[in-house]
This record gives sequence, C-alpha cells and structure tokens, in this order.
Amino acid sequence: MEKVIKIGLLGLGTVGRGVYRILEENRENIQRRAGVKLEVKRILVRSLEKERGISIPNDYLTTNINDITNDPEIKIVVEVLGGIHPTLDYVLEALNKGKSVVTANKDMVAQHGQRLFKAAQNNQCDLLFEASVAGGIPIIRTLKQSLAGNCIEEVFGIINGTTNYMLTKMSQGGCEFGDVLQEAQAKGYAEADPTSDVEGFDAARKIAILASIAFNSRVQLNEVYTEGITRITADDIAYAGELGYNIKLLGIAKDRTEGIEVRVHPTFIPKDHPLATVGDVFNAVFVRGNAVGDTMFYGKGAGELPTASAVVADIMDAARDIVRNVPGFIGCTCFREKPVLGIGETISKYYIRLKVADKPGVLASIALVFGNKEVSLKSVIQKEATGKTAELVLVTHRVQEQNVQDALMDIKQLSSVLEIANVIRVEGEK
Ligand SMILES: NC(=O)C1=CN([C@@H]2O[C@H](COP(=O)(O)OP(=O)(O)OC[C@H]3O[C@@H](n4cnc5c(N)ncnc54)[C@H](OP(=O)(O)O)[C@@H]3O)[C@@H](O)[C@H]2O)C=CC1
Ligand SMILES: N[C@@H](CC=O)C(=O)O
Ligand code: NA
Repeated sequence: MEKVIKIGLLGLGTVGRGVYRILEENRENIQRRAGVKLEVKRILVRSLEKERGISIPNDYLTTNINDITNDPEIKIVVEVLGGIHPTLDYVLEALNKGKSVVTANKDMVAQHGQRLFKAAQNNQCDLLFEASVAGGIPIIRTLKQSLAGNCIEEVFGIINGTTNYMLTKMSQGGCEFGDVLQEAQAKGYAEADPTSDVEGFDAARKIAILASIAFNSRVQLNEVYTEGITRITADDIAYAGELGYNIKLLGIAKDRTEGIEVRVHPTFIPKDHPLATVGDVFNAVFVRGNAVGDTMFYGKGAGELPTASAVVADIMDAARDIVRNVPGFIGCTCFREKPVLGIGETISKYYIRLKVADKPGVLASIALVFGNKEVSLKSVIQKEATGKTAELVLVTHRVQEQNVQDALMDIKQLSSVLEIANVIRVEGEK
C-alpha cells in the first residue's frame, strides 16, 4: 500500500486555492478517511510572480505542464484551470500517463466527456468531476451511486450560482444588472467569461452532464435549448411577484417515452415551491426516481471552499481506488441512446407580456388567436393603460410549446400588437 499519494494541481485560482487550503487544514481527517496521506507536489500556474494570498513553498509552482505529467510520483492530477485549450490536452496527457484525474471543468466534461472517459478506461484511471455540477452539492455521486437502483424520471433545479445571486439581488429591488454581475465576479462565483453564466451556457453544460448520467444516454451540449437571464427586466420581476411567482434560471431534464427533454431558461416558480426560496449563490437540484420518489439537494453552487469541498472528496475517492488497486472503478454510465426532443415538443405553462394598442377589441383578437392554436389562457391582466398603449400579461395552461410559438407568430402580425415584450415558461405547478 502506498503511504503517500502525490498530487499535481493544475490551477491556483479560486478553486485551486480552496483545494490547497482544505488539504492543509483538514489534513488529519482526510488522511484517516482516505486511508492514505495526500500531498500536493507541484502546482501549474500561468504566472510565478502573482500575489496569491496563500502561503505555498516557492518550488511547488511551475509554468511547465511536463513537470506534472512527466512526474511518475504524481498519481492524481487535479484540473482547476478551466476552459478547453490547452486544458483538454493536459488532461488527456495525464490520463494517458496512467494518472487519475479530478476536474471541476463542466465545459470540458460536457463537450469532451466521451473522449475523456475512453482515455480513463483505456488507462484504468479514475475520471471524477463532482465539482463540475452544482459546486459543493454531492449530485453526481448521488446519481451514479446512491440512486443507482432507480430509473430517474426528472432532474431539474438551480445550477448556476452567479445568476441565482443576481436574480436574488435584482428581485430585492434597486440593483442594476451590471452591478450585481460585478459583485458575483468579485466573490469568485462567475466564470472567466461571465457571458457563460448570464446567457445560460454554464447551466446548459451542467444539465447536459446531469441528464447524461441520470438517463444513461449521452446528451450533447448543442442539444440543450438555452436561454439566459439577459432579457429579464424589472417589469418581469415585478409581474412575477404580483402573480405569486419568483423567477429562477432552471436547468430541466425529463425522461419521456418519446425522448429526453433538456433545457435551460428563466422560469416562473410558484412562491411556495421549495426552489423559489433558494437564494443567493445557493443551488438546489430536484431528482425524481421511480423508487425513491422526490428528493432535493441543496447547497452552495460556487465559490472557493464549497467547490473545493467537492474536488477534495473526489481526490479522496481516487486515492482510495489507487490504494485498493481499483482505479477506474466507476466509469462511463451512458449505455443507452435516446433522442433529445426539440423545444417545440416540450410542454409547459407560459407567461407572456405584450405591449398593445389601448383600444377596444384588442384582447378579444389576441384570445382568438390563442384559441385557434389550442392555447388556453389561465389568467389575463391589463396593465399601464395610458390611453394609447397598454401592457397585457397572460398566463397559459399547460400546452405544447409549438402551439405557443405558432400563436405568437400570428399575434405578431396583428396591427394592435406593438411588441411581444417577453415569454417565460412557468414550472412547478400541479
Ligand atoms: N469559481 C467557482 O465557483 C467554480 C469554478 N468551477 C470551475 O473550476 C475551474 C476553475 O475555476 P476558478 O478557480 O474560478 O478559475 P480562476 O480563473 O480563478 O483560476 C484559474 C487558474 O488556472 C490557472 N491557469 C489558467 N489557464 C492556465 C494555463 N493555460 N496554464 C497555466 N495555468 C493556467 C490560472 O493561473 P494564474 O493564477 O497564474 O493566472 C489560475 O491559477 C473552471 O473550470 C470553473 O468552471 C466549478 C465550480 C465552481
Ligand atoms: N460560474 C459558476 C461556477 C460554478 O459552477 C456558477 O456561478 O455556478
Ligand atoms: Na457537485
């Protein structure tokens, strides 16, 4: 049995620092639980001069990846650099040299998971990525192991901390989009390019990973319908409140007989739904299994120590597998091939905000178009009548999305409709 397992850390930013800290501060517990001592040997960074606010021996840092991948003493490589290039090459190189890999990189796992799993399998190594989805929440291990006896029917939830932080602040009023994004960046929650957060790409990567594991069928990133939060206005937030909802950016995946539904978009959630009160940087993931029923997992989805908590647990699992000589113990679980349904085939309720001419008969003409497309309206509110223009806020019953899209195409043609200001899906109601 190896007494010490040496680790190569790729990256010493928000997450890398957290990993180093936890391994130092919880050293004794970690050693006892893993059954082996874990030591960081080298750390790859871009700059050796940067002030890092953490005490690390100088000779640990390197800017040369070969110092890690070519070191036979290093058995586990922890990738917290981010991005695809050159990261993917570094990780493949590590796996091909027989090193187990732990990563927090949803971008790389969502786009290149199959290739990485193959390399891990060929080289009998672990490839673990718990931190890549919902930060500190143990959700990947839960799906792969704790709920393995179930057929999973649905996985959905708040899986981006940055946008949840932003929507929470914006719904409290008086906060500008740009200011709250800057706050989330300063707290270390946002991606290197925060467009990934606010446009929903980060959540799309995560729901692609979750759906692939939950339904045992690989969901490609380009199959995930994705909308971010950039079109949400203070008006939408106010109307949501008035109608009894909060707005959350959700990742949603459902296993239907015809195929897999997988999407990311802002969503109206009833205020009494458990997801509606998940605020700040917290994430929450609902999982419905055919045996266990409904389960919900809650915790911090981003930030230094919560994310590093998941990374360190993966390092310990990889170390246990090395000690027991079973690396690659739980590999790829995609053994089915199910189609992913187009957004038009999904079913939901819809909030629709229209700017219309303030004159008699407008509402009736709009209702007629919806009726023709078999979209039934649950509620209609008229707002801000100025004598010239008015705002109509409609909520539909559950309906296939294609019917709503078709109705909106026709509604756009009505001369009394000035603008389709926003359309937001409503979930979480019976
Ligand atoms: N921040 C968070 O809350 C979460 C992040 N993640 C994921 O974790 C990963 C890391 O994120 P985070 O810690 O926030 O990122 P940071 O930008 O804070 O840190 C990145 C680190 O990687 C180093 N680095 C980047 N590119 C290179 C390169 N080409 N060569 C050498 N070193 C490089 C940087 O070096 P230097 O310091 O010298 O610039 C820095 O130390 C990403 O994949 C992210 O998506 C996952 C969950 C949550
Ligand atoms: N930018 C991400 C970080 C964790 O995955 C987020 O905000 O959730
Ligand atoms: Na996680």
